[in-house]
Amino acid sequence: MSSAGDILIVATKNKGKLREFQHAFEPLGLTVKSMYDYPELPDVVEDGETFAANAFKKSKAVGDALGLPVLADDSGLCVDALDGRPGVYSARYAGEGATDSDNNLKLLGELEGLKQGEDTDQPLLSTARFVCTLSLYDPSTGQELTAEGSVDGWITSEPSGAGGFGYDPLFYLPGHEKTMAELTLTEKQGISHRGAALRALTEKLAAQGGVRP
Ligand SMILES: O=P(O)(O)OP(=O)(O)OP(=O)(O)OC[C@H]1O[C@@H](n2cnc3c(O)ncnc32)[C@H](O)[C@@H]1O
Ligand SMILES: [Mg+2]
Repeated sequence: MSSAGDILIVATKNKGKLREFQHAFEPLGLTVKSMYDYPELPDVVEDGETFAANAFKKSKAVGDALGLPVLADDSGLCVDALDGRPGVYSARYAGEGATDSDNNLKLLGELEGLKQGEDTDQPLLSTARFVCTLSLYDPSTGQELTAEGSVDGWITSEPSGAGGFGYDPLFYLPGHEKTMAELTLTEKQGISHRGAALRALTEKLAAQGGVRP
């Protein structure tokens, strides 16, 4: 599978994800394009029950519309005390059009609600996991490659850090004594669900004889 020249199209409108894909691919000489470069394309309805289903929906819809290989990312936060929620609903946890801060407030509200009668000084509220599924779809062959990554951590009641996006300020990494939002882009890529999925995808591509998407 090869890209269109030196361009990699990523089917995302999330500027935080886009920054991370640019950070990963631009050193390889690829220019990353996103849905902001194709405003004529309609939004893809993400009604799948799994990250993999939604990632494929995005890569296939955009790949078929453009006639070019497309990479898509579906990701989210699975919180153990909430039985895995918000999961595939992470982007719209606080409702359609929710901002990152709306979603973070909703998450803290739900977890604080569960804590009644417990030690309220404890900032670590629940174990949690970020999950990312990548789907690379080539409309010329109909072939899809997928890869997954995850990272374990804790939800903290004490948000910290200005980096990253989404739930990063609430996602505490005990091994680093930092939240995901306190990491540099390079550090986040080394640890994160998205970085792990990207490394797995690169390995699959290399095994197929292509070095990059
Ligand atoms: O579908 P696209 O356009 O790619 O953008 P999106 O923001 O809607 O992305 P998803 O549908 O995959 O929803 C994932 C949500 O999970 C959260 N999330 C995913 N990866 C994250 C990360 O690295 N750090 C923090 N939050 C993340 C964040 O709230 C995202 O909006
Ligand atoms: Mg989305």
